[in-house]
Amino acid sequence: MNSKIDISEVNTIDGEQFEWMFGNVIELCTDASAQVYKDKPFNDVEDLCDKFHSYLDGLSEKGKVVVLNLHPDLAGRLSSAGHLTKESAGEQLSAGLLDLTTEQRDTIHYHNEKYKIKFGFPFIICARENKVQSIIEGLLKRYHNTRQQEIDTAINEVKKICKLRILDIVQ
Ligand SMILES: NC(=O)N[C@H]1NC(=O)NC1=O
Repeated sequence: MNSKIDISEVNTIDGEQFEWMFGNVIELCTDASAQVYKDKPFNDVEDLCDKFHSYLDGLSEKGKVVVLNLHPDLAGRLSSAGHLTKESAGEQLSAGLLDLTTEQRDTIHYHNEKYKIKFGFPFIICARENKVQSIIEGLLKRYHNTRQQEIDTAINEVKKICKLRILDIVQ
């Protein structure tokens, strides 16, 4: 396991190193690390998480939808092809999504496609806080939300994913 760094080290690294380290705490969203780097120094790891969360809160609705669309489908094509980011692959593995029955895979795929047609972005949930069953339940239940509720809920899940990814890097 990689050793974690502490916040004083985070405060000394340059922008390029910061981006290398935190460029994927929000999936594929390197703009977040570029913007958050400008907020240094950070008081502690909570403060660093808050800055990434504030970045998300500060996006326009369109910007939030762009961020949501950077996320891979759960148990989707990228996963089958082994093309997930290493963070996403670890998260999907921990939820049991890389070891589904054919029925579970078909269910997730079918409802995720329906969800994407309704909302225009993939269903997003913090996989590390869930298992296959709760993910399927969430997918079915959240489909009935309004688009605004779903943007808010999905961004909240991105915040949880982001925080756990930061806590993997910083002690
Ligand atoms: N679609 C989706 O929720 N993807 C994400 N969830 C998670 O925990 N990691 C991801 O990449």
